[in-house]
Amino acid sequence: MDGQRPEGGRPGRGGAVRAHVVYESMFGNSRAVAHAVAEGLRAALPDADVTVVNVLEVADDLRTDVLVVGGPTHAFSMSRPETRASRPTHLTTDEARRAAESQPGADAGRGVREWLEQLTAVPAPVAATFDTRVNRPVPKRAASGMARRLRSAGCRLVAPPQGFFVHGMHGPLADGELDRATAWGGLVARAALEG
Ligand SMILES: Cc1cc2nc3c(=O)[nH]c(=O)nc-3n(C[C@H](O)[C@H](O)[C@H](O)COP(=O)(O)O)c2cc1C
Repeated sequence: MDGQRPEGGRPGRGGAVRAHVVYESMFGNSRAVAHAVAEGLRAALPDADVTVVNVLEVADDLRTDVLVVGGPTHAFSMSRPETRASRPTHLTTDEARRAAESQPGADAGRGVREWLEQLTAVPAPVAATFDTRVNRPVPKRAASGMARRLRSAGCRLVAPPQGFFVHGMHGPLADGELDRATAWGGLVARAALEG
């Protein structure tokens, strides 16, 4: 759980607002964005408990106050077992290879698609979604599918699905994207507060 104790949706300290950023990541880019978004949430909600959690570790029945879900775009959508299995073994840069090796790997289990599909109750009253993708116009994006699923699970989406850009197929993130992610986290927090 990214250095934080597992919470699995338990109440926050002293009834504090809880926010969770649930992410999937194959090469580490979405993970970095998730942490940057959490930074923005913490800045805007200083009394909140903000937890960043890999989708491989998140409770099936997570209950929280503010939920952000994010992950990579694979084949114009959220990853699937087939796309996760296609993880390249010959990465072109040491950095990308190290990032891949340091992650449990989305192909080791479920991705956000599978987690969202198994939800049986409203995980949070308010939510927002992001994806990472290459910087070119794409007809569909993973974050839109995540948003649709969360809406049908009963969440109110407080911001349009957001995309963050990577260079090439496996990153790194384009310049300025982490700052943009932190700013977006702040925007999500403020929109959640406005109710
Ligand atoms: C199998 C596969 C399919 C991909 N398909 C797309 C795509 O359709 N559109 C896109 O913009 N990027 C695509 N990408 C690039 C990913 O979006 C990129 O690897 C991801 O943003 C990196 O995030 P991560 O490090 O969190 O996995 C694909 C990558 C892989 C491995």
